[in-house]
Amino acid sequence: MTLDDIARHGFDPDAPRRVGVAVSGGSDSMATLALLAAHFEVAAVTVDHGLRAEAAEEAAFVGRFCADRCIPHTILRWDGASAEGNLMDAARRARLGLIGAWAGSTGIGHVALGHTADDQAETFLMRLAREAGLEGLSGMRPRFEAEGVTWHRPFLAQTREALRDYLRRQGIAWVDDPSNENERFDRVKARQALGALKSLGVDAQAIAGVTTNLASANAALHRLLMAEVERHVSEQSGDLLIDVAGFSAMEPELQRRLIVAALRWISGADYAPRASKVQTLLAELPRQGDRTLHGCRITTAKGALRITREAQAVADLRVTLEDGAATWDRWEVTGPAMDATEVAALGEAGLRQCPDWRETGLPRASLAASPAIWRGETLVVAPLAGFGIGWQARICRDAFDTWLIRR
Ligand SMILES: Nc1ncnc2c1ncn2[C@@H]1O[C@H](COP(=O)(O)OP(=O)(O)OP(=O)(O)O)[C@@H](O)[C@H]1O
Repeated sequence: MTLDDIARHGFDPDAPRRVGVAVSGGSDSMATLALLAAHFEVAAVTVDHGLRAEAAEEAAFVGRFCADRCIPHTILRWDGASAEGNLMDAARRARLGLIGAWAGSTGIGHVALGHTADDQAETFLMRLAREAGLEGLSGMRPRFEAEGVTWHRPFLAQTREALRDYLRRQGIAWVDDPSNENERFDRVKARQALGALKSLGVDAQAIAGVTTNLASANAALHRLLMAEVERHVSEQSGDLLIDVAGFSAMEPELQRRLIVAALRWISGADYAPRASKVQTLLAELPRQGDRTLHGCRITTAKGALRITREAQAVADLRVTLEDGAATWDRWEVTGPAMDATEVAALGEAGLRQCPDWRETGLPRASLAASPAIWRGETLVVAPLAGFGIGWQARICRDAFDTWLIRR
């Protein structure tokens, strides 16, 4: 398929005629814009991160290109350049948020990004250097959902050079980011390494193909494991119980993935716990004991592994009930409408007011992390502890679906 064919057919059959394109001014996104503009009603958007002196001029450059072709163009500004931590990562996340909000406000549901097979291959090599596991080596997906938008990478399987060739043929200029030449950056080293691999007959597209397949395989396995976890979660306590003997007989990689899936399911976190912490936990699991990780408590006792929510992790979570209903952590709480009531963890304070809690048959730690209805400091009802006729607390599965398909 030619680039033009991909722009016309390979983009997304469900995409409406109007799509957004995120354009930095670099070759990949300029080509994406030009190619899609031939077949769709496009709106371009550029984020000025204010990180480099040239950023404003680059945004203006995209603006002039769009004005010449009557393509609407918006420049969004990011003021977070003083953000702590990994600045590039913060900028990337901010960009997604800003563009997502822009798309929402202009009624655009689909936005294209200019990533190519070279981006995939460079990322793969950089992660290989950091000894990423199989999951870490997953490539970017051609399509994902985030910030209320469907994001597309229509040219993810194409090389950067092919896109540049297209631009040269069309006489379209692009901006070269000077940091792309700075050998201090791992990405630049990865790009050079890719060049060297060509003599072996390995090119960016070959590596990109592997990382894309790996991403699909990892996502499929993760979904299967999450479904397995979901099936084994106790409806009553919301805890996950795993037989230690069966768990110990599993392949180490599967054990690791199952634990990660379980921790994410119980905590609802949309990121995985640190690999080193998971390794330490796995080494300890067969022994009797109690540990916490990722907002969960993991207990080994009587031949079973119990993963429960850590009470401390939800200690400050308070949600006001609206007409007797609220979603709290991973629970849907419903009951009669009452004024000035909130859902918060039962906690130690609540347990002290429930002398009969043992009758539930649930561990103290599970009950402490379960929802209860409070009016100020007064415990009104504790559904899991068997109090309060007419009140129910049920595991709410919707809360977990969104991040399963992210990326
Ligand atoms: N400042 C920005 N404004 C809008 N979109 C951006 C911006 N920076 C990056 N993007 C989008 O994210 C994609 C990937 O970003 P990346 O940083 O890899 O690209 P780049 O090297 O800046 O530019 P290009 O990919 O266009 O050559 C871009 O192709 C583009 O679609």
